[in-house]
Amino acid sequence: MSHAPRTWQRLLASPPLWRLDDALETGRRDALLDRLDREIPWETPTLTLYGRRHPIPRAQCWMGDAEARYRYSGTSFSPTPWHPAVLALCDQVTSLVARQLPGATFNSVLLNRYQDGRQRMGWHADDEPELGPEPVIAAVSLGAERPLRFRWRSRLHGPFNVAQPHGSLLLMGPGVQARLQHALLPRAIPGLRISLTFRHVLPSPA
Ligand SMILES: O=C(O)CCC(=O)C(=O)O
Ligand SMILES: [Fe+2]
Repeated sequence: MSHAPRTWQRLLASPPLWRLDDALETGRRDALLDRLDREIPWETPTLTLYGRRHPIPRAQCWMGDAEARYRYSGTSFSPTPWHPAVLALCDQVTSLVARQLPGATFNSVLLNRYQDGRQRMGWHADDEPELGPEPVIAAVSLGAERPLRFRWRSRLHGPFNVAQPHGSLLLMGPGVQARLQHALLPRAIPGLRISLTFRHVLPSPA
């Protein structure tokens, strides 16, 4: 059977937001979801908010090159070493992204695991200083299809949803983190979802 060419869809012109459906083929995306579910060292850290401790409403894992250190509550952490399947996916994502943003590279990834529609991620932008002034973030979605909600910081335009089908790749280009925030809101959608948000962390002193 022949495959239609995979093409990036432009969701926003400025700042640039694109999605590539079917970045991963059917068998591969199902196998990857299953494998990552079983083999990633998932953690559910606890955050303290107004003096009360809450486990985050999802599981996560930071992974990447040893130099891609990140800061969290005043401490610098090294990521978990690459899982071979995630490293292979990073290479594939890099070559797919190169069609839109030549030269963009990734040295780390945040993996998020949402058990069901109740698990979530609140409003934020991926604008930590170690990501540099104009981060490029490429997000692979596996499993249950849940929309990513965006809102403009200026509030001049209304919020909007971006669908994230199983096996799709969402590309947030330069300016997206500065001008918008995003969230994975709770939804009555059953089923496991795993996302992988590839980033480039600038090396920093340990
Ligand atoms: O799971 C998602 O789709 C969102 C993940 C996200 O925003 C992040 O990892 O920064
Ligand atoms: Fe994010």
